[in-house]
Amino acid sequence: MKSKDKSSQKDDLSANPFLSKQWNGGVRPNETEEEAQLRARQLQEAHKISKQIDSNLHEARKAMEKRRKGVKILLLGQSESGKRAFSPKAFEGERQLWKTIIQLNIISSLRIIVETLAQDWESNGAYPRTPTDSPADGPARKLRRLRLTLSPLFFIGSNVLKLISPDCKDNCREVCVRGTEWKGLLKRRPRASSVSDAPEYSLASRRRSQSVVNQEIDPTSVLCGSRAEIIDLWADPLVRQTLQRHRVYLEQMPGFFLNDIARIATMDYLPSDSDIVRARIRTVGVEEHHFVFEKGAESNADVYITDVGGSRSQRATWVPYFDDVQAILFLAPLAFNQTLEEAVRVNRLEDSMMLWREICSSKLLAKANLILFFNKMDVLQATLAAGVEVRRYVPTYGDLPNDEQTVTKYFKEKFRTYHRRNSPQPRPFMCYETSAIDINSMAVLLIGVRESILRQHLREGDML
Ligand SMILES: Nc1nc2c(ncn2[C@@H]2O[C@H](COP(=O)(O)OP(=O)(O)OP(=O)(O)O)[C@@H](O)[C@H]2O)c(=O)[nH]1
Ligand SMILES: [Mg+2]
Repeated sequence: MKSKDKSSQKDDLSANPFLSKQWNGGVRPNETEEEAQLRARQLQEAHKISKQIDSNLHEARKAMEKRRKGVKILLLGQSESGKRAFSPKAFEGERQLWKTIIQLNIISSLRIIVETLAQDWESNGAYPRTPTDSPADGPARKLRRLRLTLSPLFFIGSNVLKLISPDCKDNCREVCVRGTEWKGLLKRRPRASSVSDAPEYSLASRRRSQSVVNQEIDPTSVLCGSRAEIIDLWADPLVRQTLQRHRVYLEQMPGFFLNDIARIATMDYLPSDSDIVRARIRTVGVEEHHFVFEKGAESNADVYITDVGGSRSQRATWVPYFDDVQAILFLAPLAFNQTLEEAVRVNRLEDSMMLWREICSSKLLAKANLILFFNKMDVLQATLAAGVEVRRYVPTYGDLPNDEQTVTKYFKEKFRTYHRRNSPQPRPFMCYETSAIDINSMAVLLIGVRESILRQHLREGDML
């Protein structure tokens, strides 16, 4: 029996050159039969691992080769410039996930309102220390009621943020995500309560089940339960006046959905494509999308689109992606009257121009095609229509007409000049005006842009 076992092992091992050098087919001096068998099994295991590593290396090499031959496109631009709308989107199958992001955006707007009201009403001495200090309908009472009503929603919002935003601290407001991991985390989130599933989930039952709320990670039921209060709050002239006094223009902030609250705060709400494009999620780090281009003559080409975080602290992560990139899509909204969120003294448009100059002058990017997008044209139109004058923010604009066409032409010339002066070698200047929330025009434009990048890539012979 023993000898049969040994001979069959020997047969297996003799077919394995890696092991045959080390396995002499028998028991070594000072080794028991069991020890010899154990050694054989360990060697076999080592061989399996080694083959697995070989295969992984082979796959990695193949992937690298495929990537090398593929078209690499890099999305650049300051934070909130709209880069997400320029990367490939998968609306279907992800609506439930984006619903949560939109709910978080709403919670974030509500937090801003409560904080602004508190700041105003407390600093005026209107906020009472005890309930008897205030008249029944006074702002202080209102604020107290509001805090009570919204606190379960704020709790749940923080729970979800902690789950999906690894860099989120305790009082984090914004949805910041690394890569696409957050999608998996949201998909796998456990359902904490059955109480809150009821559509009639009331304020009273919410209070009773506070401990359940503390662990809850789906805002849907609580948001539906607070629907009427949120609608009233957003329609309240006193609230609007207070926000205006503090120059809090929620409607102009990314991820603003309070005008749609009646539609969104329902149990069966599913976001439309347009809702998803309007949702706000800040990118931390770098996100790469790979797809096979299937339209037009240039079909079946591998395209890699890299989306980066655009806030100042994130920009150091861009450089490693400059290496072999064929095209940069650079987003520069003409936000002449806005400042950066992370540096409130820095004008957004100045920051974009400074970045553009740096990108144009980068030697690593000397061969890359640079395509400039004046994104958020709808915002520019609204700003100019509201009578905001460019010359107040950009003195060199002088007395030129304050209309969209002249403003766009003026800044296009500035970007063109930087491009010509700073590029290490001549290259074409390409500039498009876009509004990324207009999903139909964007889809057509992006296909056209990708097709032309691909054609250029083929012409340069990299793929041949
Ligand atoms: N009104 C308007 N909003 C836009 C447009 N393009 C993007 N947005 C919104 O602007 C917000 C910011 O867009 P993102 O794509 O997340 O910005 P980003 O450039 O990726 O920002 P980071 O990830 O921080 O680098 C989102 O809420 C978008 O819906 C546009 O053309 N018009
Ligand atoms: Mg982003």
